[in-house]
Order: sequence, then C-alpha cells, then structure tokens
Amino acid sequence: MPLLAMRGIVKLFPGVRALDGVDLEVRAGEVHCLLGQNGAGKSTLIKTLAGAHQPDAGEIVWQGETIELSSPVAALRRGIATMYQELDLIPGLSVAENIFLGHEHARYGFTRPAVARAEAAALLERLGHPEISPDDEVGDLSAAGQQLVSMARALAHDAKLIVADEPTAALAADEVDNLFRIIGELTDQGVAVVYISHRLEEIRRIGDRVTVIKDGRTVAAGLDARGHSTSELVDLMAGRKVQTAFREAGQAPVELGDVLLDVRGLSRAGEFSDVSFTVRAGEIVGLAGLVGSGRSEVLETIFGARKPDSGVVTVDGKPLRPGSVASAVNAGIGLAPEERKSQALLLDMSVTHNVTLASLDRYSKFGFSLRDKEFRDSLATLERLDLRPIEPDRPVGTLSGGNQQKAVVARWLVHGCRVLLLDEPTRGVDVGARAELYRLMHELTASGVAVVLVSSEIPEVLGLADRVLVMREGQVLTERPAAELTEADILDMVMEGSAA
Ligand SMILES: Nc1ncnc2c1ncn2[C@@H]1O[C@H](COP(=O)(O)OP(=O)(O)OP(=O)(O)O)[C@@H](O)[C@H]1O
Repeated sequence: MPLLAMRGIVKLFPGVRALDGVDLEVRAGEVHCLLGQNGAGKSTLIKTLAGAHQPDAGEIVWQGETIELSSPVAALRRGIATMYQELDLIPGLSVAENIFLGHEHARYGFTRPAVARAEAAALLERLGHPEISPDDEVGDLSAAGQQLVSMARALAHDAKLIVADEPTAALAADEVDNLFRIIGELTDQGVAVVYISHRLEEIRRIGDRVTVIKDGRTVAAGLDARGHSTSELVDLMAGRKVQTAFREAGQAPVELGDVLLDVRGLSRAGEFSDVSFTVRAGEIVGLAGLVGSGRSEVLETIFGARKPDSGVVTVDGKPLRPGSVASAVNAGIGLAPEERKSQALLLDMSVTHNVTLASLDRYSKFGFSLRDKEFRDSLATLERLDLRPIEPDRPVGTLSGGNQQKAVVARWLVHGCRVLLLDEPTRGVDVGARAELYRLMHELTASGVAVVLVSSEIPEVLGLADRVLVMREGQVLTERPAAELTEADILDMVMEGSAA
C-alpha cells in the first residue's frame, strides 16, 4: 500500500486549469521527485497536499484512508509537512515558536518556553546546526537557516512525508550536502520525501522514483530515477527534444570590443571590499561564490541601488554618480535582481506592465503611450522564453515562480541595455527556458552588450562566462579566464578561501 495516493486531482483558478487530473503515488522511505516545466502545476499540487489549496476534484488517500486536508495545520497533524519555495515561517516569531506552531503541544512554545527551547535545540543539533538558537527571530536567519527551521518543524510533528519545493535554490554547496545527508537519514527511518527541483543532477543524486507532470497532467508516474537518462526526463517534461548546451556547436566566439564597464576599488563596510574588474563589450564576466559572499551587493552597488563607501564605476570612461540608479540606467546599465518577489515585480500589475517598466520613456514619446510597440516587444521576448501561460494582461503574481523569474529577465532584454547585470537569472527556471536564456545571452553579447553574471551554479558560470571572479566573504580571491578553472577549483576556493 502506498503511503500517499493522489488521484485525478483537479485545481481551477480563474481562467486557468492549473491541475487537470494529476496522479501521484508515494511510498514510505523513498525520495520521490516531481518534475515539470515552469507552470506545469508542481507547486499547486503540493499546496493541495499541504492543505493550502482545496482540490476541485480528485481524491487524496493517506495510509489507505481517503482524507480531506482543510488547512496546513490539518496536513501537519496527519504527518504531512511542506517546505515551500516561499518559506511559510512567521518572521516575527522565534525559532522555537515557529517549530511548535500548530503542534498539539503548542503550549510548549507559549507557556512552557524552557521545554520548547530545549526540544528545539535538540532538533537543530540533530539537523547539524546547533549554532541556530531557539530564541533567534526567524526573520533574521539566512535562507538556509530558515529552511532548517522548516525541517525541524517537520521533525517536531513526526512527519511521515516531507515535501521540499526547490529546497536547494537558495543554498550553498556545503548546505546542499547537509540537506541531502538529512534527507538520507530521514528516508532510512521510513520518512518519504517529495522533492521538486529544476537541477536534474540532484535528482540523479538523491531520487528514487520520478513523476513527471506537464500542463497539469501526469505524463509519467513512478519512473525509476536511475533508469532514465537526464535527456529522457527533459524530453518527457518538455514533450519535445531540448538542447541545453551553454554554447552551441559551431557557435562563433564573440569578438570583444573596448572596455564598457570599469569597476574600481568598490567597497561597502561589512559587505565587500576593494572589488575591481572590467567588462568589455561582448564579454561575460561571472561572479562565483557562496550565497552571502557579497556578489549580489556588488551588483546592486554598480546599479546605484546601494551607495559605495569608496570606489568608482565608469561606463565608457564616464563615472556614474555613486548611489544613483538614475545615473546607472541613463548610462545603459540594467539589473535583473535575484529576489523576484521583494525587489523586482509589481505582483498585482500585468505581465506587460512589469516587463516594460524599465522602458517606459521609450514607449511614451511625445506624451502618448505606444502601447502596440510595447506589447509586441514584450510578447516576442516572452514567447522566446516560453512564458506560460502567455497572457500579457494576467497579473504577474498569478504566474508560477519560474515564469515570474522569466518576466524579470525579459524586462531588461526588452529595455535593451548596454551593460546587463544578471543575478541568478536561471533560479527556478526549467531546463528548456534556460537553454533559450543562454541563447539570448549569446545574442546580446554578439551585439556588443557587456554582461556580469552571478550564479550559484558553478557549471553555469564556467559554461557561460569568459572570465570568472571568485568571491568569498566580500573579497575577490582570484580573477581568471573561465577556461583555466574547474568546478573543483572554485569549490575549494569558496569553501576554504585558498586562492588557486
Ligand atoms: N493563485 C493563482 N491564481 C491564478 N493562477 C495560478 C495561481 N497559482 C498558480 N496559478 C497558475 O497555475 C499554473 C501552475 O502553476 P504552479 O505554480 O503550480 O507551477 P509550477 O510547476 O510549480 O512552476 P515553477 O516550476 O515555475 O515553480 C500556472 O499556469 C500558474 O500561472
């Protein structure tokens, strides 16, 4: 008997059939991977399982019994715990309070804080992170720390099934290893894990079986994860052949032009110090390093969103006004930031409005808005990135996570900048759309755009960049042509701090 059987699950949103009869069967003790393109319905399915969405049709059979999950607490009480993409912890509460929230011993957190603290500390120790204090406020923890609290909460509720939705997206390599170790221990104890990730190599590493969904339907159920090649899985997800090379065979190398962007001695106390590099027209410079090494802060400072304590940024030899986004944008700099929700998108506004946000003056010449042009340009870019559903008037907040990320990147592609700063552009983006993004980046550099790329996926930095700066704790450890570095070199440097 499977631990969980979801059968014929249907979920409707206004105008969208997000799930159109999905089946999923999970056994105790397995890592069951859920694969699908952006917008396929993965998050909707697991929100149904977590009690956050009520299905419009279908049944959920849990340990042989048909059940209804009326709320996340109801699911948690049954032993179904979820770690969402956007973590569902309560920032104003402490670690211990979050862990025991909704627990039948909830009184622990509130009336017997000493017991709650001791149990929370024991759970965090078991998860390999005794340095996280039960009294810390959850909102102050890093993404990895918050995820551990979610995991501790699952353990506190004796979860029999843990759903992890892209848990590694915000983690550094050593944190990923720790997470996989914990997952291994849990499955050895009979806990099942439903695992969602766009990083297919992770599925090879820890997956037992795979279910593939496409357009809200199950297209392959319970495949043996190791019995199928990555390209077979990708083809099942996409329903077509997908080429995912960083560079295409026969693609001519881009001729580099003059230095476009020059960053000299840029420092911000507590974030990064003395960062210097240049980017020539047509060049991609990659910033490798762990989450928290200062890479995003460097990009934001170049963009003027943070003011440097010292240092200068010049474009075409002209210095920018420090701390002025207007000065950076006027000089042709664009930043596609990493945290799409908090920094980049106006969630209630339409897709088109969000994509054209940076280019409004181009489209409103002579005081009237050139709606048709705006519409055509953004539609063409979004079609290339395979935005789903391709409905330009839909509020961007109703798109799936990966599709929101595509909208952020599309904004700067439509805007046509000369220096493009990309912060984790492929986070949460499926393999097919990644391949298209890589092609677009190549076209941009071929037309003379200079690109600075931050990515936590080292193969991506090595595959795309001409030169790589390796950063650790706000310092640049080394700057080398990508061809002279291997993944292992970079990992050694970012973990140990030794410059190769
Ligand atoms: N609250 C909502 N309102 C309207 N439509 C929604 C809502 N939530 C999801 N959808 C739609 O449901 C479909 C499935 O989205 P879902 O987030 O489940 O995809 P996903 O497979 O998790 O994608 P990703 O890999 O990008 O995270 C998409 O078409 C999405 O736009």
